[in-house]
Amino acid sequence: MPLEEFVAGWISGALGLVLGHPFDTVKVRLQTQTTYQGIMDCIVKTYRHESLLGFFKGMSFPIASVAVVNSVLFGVYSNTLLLLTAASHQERRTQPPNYPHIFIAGCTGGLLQSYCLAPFDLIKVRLQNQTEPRVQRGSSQPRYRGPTHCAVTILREEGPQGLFRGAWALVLRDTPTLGFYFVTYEGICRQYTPDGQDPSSTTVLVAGGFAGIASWITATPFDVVKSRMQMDGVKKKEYKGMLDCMVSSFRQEGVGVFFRGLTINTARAFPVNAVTFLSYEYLLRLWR
Ligand SMILES: CN(C)C(=N)NCCC[C@H](N)C(=O)O
Repeated sequence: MPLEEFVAGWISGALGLVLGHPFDTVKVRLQTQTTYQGIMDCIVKTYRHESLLGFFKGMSFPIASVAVVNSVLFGVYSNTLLLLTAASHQERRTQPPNYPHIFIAGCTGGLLQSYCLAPFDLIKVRLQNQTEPRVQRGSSQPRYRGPTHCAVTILREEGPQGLFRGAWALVLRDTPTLGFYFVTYEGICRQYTPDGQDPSSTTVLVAGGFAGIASWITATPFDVVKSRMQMDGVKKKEYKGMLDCMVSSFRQEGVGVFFRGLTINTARAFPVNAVTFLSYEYLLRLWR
């Protein structure tokens, strides 16, 4: 089994994350705090009060987890394509796989990555939703003091299955959307690349960016459900299950609820996935 795809996926995932983290911070603050009037207001206030560093708060934990998850995604995708088509990454330029194969390989990568992502993502969302200011002497402690404390507390209070809360919504979010992700990427690359040649850097950047946008547009409804399921049970248990969460969110907030965070998600998706694919392709060509 070729391992380069796993390593390239690991490094490219980490690079994409660093670039996307400021957008993620703004998205989380807008979703969880009421003090901001919009995206620009949040950016200006964060910069004024905390300087550029404010946008990179809490990046170390996601960097470790996203790198692992991206490595699983790209590694499984590439190896599934190898199984389906018997063509390695190098041979794929001369013998391009068909779109159903790309879609199946993307869905397989998405399915497996969502299992690895579930506990990491749950911890990230729980920490991001803590709105208490930094701990000062004498002030009350936030519920979770960091990623390890958060994991231990969830295990103690909710059992091992607590770490997989919202995992079904995550599987439904990632399985089909990662199929679309790779189909969009390959489709744009093929459109702008002469037969048998490698796509140019510009093509890879544009195709990666649009693949990110296409996948996040389709992923956002289940992303909202997933985050709500992950937060359920922190204070009290509100939903009987995923379907109940969807129905009661829709009844209380209308259809718009399933598109919360769409603007900032798509704005973030372009640079993150452009850099992820560019570094992934670059590393694989370097090791060829
Ligand atoms: C819609 N989804 C879940 C994805 N496209 N996932 C794969 C890309 C992940 C990338 N690190 C990002 O955060 O955009």
